[in-house]
Amino acid sequence: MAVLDDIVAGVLEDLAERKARTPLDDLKEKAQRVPGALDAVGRLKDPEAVAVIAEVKRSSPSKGSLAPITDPAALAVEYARGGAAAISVLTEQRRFSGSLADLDDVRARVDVPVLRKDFVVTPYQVWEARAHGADIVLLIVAALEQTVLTSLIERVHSLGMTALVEAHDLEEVRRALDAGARVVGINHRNLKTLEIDMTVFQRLAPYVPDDVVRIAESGIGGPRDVMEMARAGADAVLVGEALVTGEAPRASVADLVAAGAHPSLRSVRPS
Ligand SMILES: O=P(O)(O)OC[C@@H](O)[C@@H](O)c1c[nH]c2ccccc12
Repeated sequence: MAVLDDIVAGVLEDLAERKARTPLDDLKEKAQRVPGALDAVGRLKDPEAVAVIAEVKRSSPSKGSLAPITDPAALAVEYARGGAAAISVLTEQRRFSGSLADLDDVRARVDVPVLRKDFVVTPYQVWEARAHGADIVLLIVAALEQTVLTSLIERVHSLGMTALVEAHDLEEVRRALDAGARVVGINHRNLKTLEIDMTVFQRLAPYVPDDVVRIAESGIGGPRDVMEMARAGADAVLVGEALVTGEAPRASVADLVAAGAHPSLRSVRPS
């Protein structure tokens, strides 16, 4: 079985348990009580600079354990102080060792937009994201049929959140755009094989129109990569491993932010 199918199967099992504990109506009520979602598109598309989305990630299927992260909110606060435009929180449990409790903790401590990073395949998970304070929800094209993708994007937007729609090849980029994505993430990693190909963003970015936010995801190791992605048209970068395994998350984010605002990029970024 492809890795992605395997992960989604586990996610569905965990989801069945949560659904049995918390009926959808309870979640909807909770979603009404939390503060409204923050606008993410404006923050991610800054003509002067590349936005950095910094990720709270304990482990991954490709690398295993990365960092214990005993206090996810403290890490997120460091990221925000370093200038992160948004914080990504992995909530998948089995392969990424995340949880909705991590999302709650981070949400309570930062005022930048927060992304729920998970394998969202049902409307219930979208309500869950909102009830736990997320502003952005990841939707992975490869995990969803087109009609489901379209309706999940609509649901995310109707709750005031932003869908980050992730693609890995040209067909998936086209499907994302057809389904109404305003923010497209191009993942260097193929979630079916877990292989990484750092040319994917530069090859696919030209197919994403200028009024759509383009995010380069995965494998970004430092400032040079950020500049390379900026030259290829990235509005934002999504970085996990390099930040959680480094010594100084705040300074590392600041270095990425500085690279993305480098004066030499001005001529290459469309204004
Ligand atoms: O740790 P990295 O290589 O910097 O990657 C971050 C992020 O792109 C990655 O965690 C990711 C991208 N798409 C995903 C989908 C599901 C889970 C995780 C991901």
